[in-house]
Amino acid sequence: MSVAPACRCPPTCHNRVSQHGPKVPLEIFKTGKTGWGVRSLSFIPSGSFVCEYVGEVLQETEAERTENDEYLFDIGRDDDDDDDDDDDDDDDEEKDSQSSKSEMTAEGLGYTIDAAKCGNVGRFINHSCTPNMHAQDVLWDHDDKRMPHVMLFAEKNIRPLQELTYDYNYNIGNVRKNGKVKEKKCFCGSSKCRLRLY
Ligand SMILES: C[S@@+](CC[C@H](N)C(=O)[O-])C[C@H]1O[C@@H](n2cnc3c(N)ncnc32)[C@H](O)[C@@H]1O
Repeated sequence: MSVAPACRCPPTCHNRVSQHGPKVPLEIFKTGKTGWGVRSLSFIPSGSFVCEYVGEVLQETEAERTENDEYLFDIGRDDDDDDDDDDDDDDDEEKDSQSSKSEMTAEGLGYTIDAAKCGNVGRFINHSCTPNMHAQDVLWDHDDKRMPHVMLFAEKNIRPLQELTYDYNYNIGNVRKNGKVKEKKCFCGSSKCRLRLY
């Protein structure tokens, strides 16, 4: 996770790669089997920031009650923090934040971004089992690890007009609605397709 809420560098700092919105010209288009999708009109070099997944931030329990669950994105569940903080105070803060994070997940107090009613182009990006982008948690305007921004970055060089995708990473067999396990077929078309979205 990128964590720099206390950074005093100016807004023009070149390290602020995802805070100023998308720079790539994106187009929403009708795909064959997966509804609307997104592609870029220009070449995207590997590692570039593409766009944010924007929506309403809901508590997990609220999100479970939404009618339309097509645009939900669970946030703050990653435990792959690799920040190397050697300051003692920062270490204490880190531990507090980590324990509140695991309590939150255990008690269903996590957060979810819901892009059904309001969002941006990110809501139209489809899943692929061999994606060309990945989602990265980013903190820049606050330091609450339970509700990071979700930023999408190119995983490889992406040709113009190639569909943009990321791995939704659903826990197959564990997506439920009203207690019932839900199933959805995956139509990503990859030779490594896992066949189910969830
Ligand atoms: C965030 S929306 C993506 C945009 C969507 N295609 C649309 O038309 O609005 C997620 C939904 O798109 C569909 N979808 C995305 N990727 C898919 C895939 N690989 N296979 C089947 N359906 C997919 C599913 O219905 C999923 O719940």
